[in-house]
Amino acid sequence: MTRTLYLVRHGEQVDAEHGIPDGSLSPRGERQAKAIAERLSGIPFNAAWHSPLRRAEETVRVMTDMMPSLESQPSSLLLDCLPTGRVDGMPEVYNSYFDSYTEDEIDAGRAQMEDATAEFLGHQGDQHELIVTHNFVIAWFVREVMDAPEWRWLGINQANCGLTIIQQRPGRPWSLLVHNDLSHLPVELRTGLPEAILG
Ligand SMILES: O=C(O)[C@@H](CO)OP(=O)(O)O
Repeated sequence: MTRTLYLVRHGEQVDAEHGIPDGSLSPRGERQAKAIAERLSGIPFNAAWHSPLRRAEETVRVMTDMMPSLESQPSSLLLDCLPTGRVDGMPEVYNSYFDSYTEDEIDAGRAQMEDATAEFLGHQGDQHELIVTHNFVIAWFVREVMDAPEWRWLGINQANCGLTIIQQRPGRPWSLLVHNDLSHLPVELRTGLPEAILG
């Protein structure tokens, strides 16, 4: 009974650099989605879920067009959110990051991530499962399976249509098999990381 979870950040959104909260995939985002679909085409997925935001839905639509046996369900637990606010032990350098968020947004994000962790990481099974979601949600899942401090989702980043794989084998804790693998993406399709380390 080994459970393998494939975590994919959606493709690039049109006008992403303008900070628009939801939107369609850019032409580059569509190419990224095709590349991740090709990369995962041999995996016998038993289940798939995605964020209901348009950039994630469109990524999944490209994937299901190319992978006819794949069926994905939307889940509001996978919407983009802020997993925590300022927490104990967080390096001071991150303090100002939270200035533009309200307490309500922070509380809602924390509650959502608690429920998402229980829903998607809290059970065992012999399965290959796909999740298409957002940068912070994947960072939170990676932090969770590594049992790292709460603030540690900060600084864990995934590129658009980068591939992260976590796995739980019977009687063992989760393993991080692959993080933000971009080998299926030519250099011009590597977008969405905060630093210039994409080449
Ligand atoms: O805005 C961002 O940087 C991230 C946060 O999760 O969202 P998305 O993956 O939707 O681009």
